[in-house]
Amino acid sequence: MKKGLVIDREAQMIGVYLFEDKKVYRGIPRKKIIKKTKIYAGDYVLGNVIDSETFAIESVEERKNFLVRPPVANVDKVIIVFTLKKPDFDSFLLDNLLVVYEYLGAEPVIVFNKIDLLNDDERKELKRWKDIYINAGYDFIPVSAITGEGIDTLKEHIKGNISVFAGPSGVGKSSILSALTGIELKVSQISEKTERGRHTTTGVRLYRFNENSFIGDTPGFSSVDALYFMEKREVKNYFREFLRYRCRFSNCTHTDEPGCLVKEAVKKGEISKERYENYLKIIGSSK
Ligand SMILES: Nc1nc2c(ncn2[C@@H]2O[C@H](COP(=O)(O)OP(=O)(O)OP(=O)(O)O)[C@@H](O)[C@H]2O)c(=O)[nH]1
Ligand SMILES: [Zn+2]
Repeated sequence: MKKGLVIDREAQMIGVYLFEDKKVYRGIPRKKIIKKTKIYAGDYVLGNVIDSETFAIESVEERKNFLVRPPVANVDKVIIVFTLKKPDFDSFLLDNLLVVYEYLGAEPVIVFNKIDLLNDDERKELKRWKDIYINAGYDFIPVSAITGEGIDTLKEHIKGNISVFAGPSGVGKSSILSALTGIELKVSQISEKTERGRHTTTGVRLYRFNENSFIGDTPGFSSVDALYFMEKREVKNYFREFLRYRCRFSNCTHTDEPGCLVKEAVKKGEISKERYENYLKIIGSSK
């Protein structure tokens, strides 16, 4: 049997990329599979080539994760795109997205696009945010989809992976996708945009670039509320830098408890004030 990756999933269409043949086939799932599971973009499948166009899917490998939005399985990295300006940076939204995607089991990579627009002061401001997120434990890559600056660094970070985009409207997700893959997407090909005009498009396509790297054309959340996914008390587990501290109480919420080392770290400047305040805002604590 041969191994393939579902790279195209829309209505009855299943496009399977076979690693050995380096070729895309039309996947036909065996009846026993249809009963057992749905098939999503990002699914690794085993099966047999039937003719030059057709691949019979015999089994679907167990998924390491499944993102509801976009519907893609086995997502290694979520490229969360923001800009310092056009549109203005919203750190509360970024921190919500970081919490949610980490919760869903995909590694976030923070990308700041449109750095070609920044003057010296704004570059300093970008560096300040970069230090904050690197210290917190995230990858942070400044890029420009227009000049190409930083795109090779981003490629290195997502090499050999399945990645998808997330982030607010207008930050340049489609432009970065083009810069990565060389594919010029027609505006109407992007489902988020299509949805405004047409009925629901649930289709997702993964584009292959750099040998075996894949990136989804359907963006994930543009805005999100962490509390939609989890209880208040769970949020603290997805602020990476908090996990370095062992407070007096093991279930410390880092709000009012005595012996809270997280609060102390904020005072000492080890944890960023901005990140801590966004944490309080997410859990609805107004201090
Ligand atoms: N100056 C500059 N403009 C950019 C850059 N990347 C994208 N843009 C512009 O920003 C606008 C939005 O880009 P898109 O790629 O459509 O953004 P998007 O995130 O896909 O937007 P949605 O589809 O609404 O989610 C376009 O006018 C792009 O030309 C960049 O690196 N620098
Ligand atoms: Zn604490």
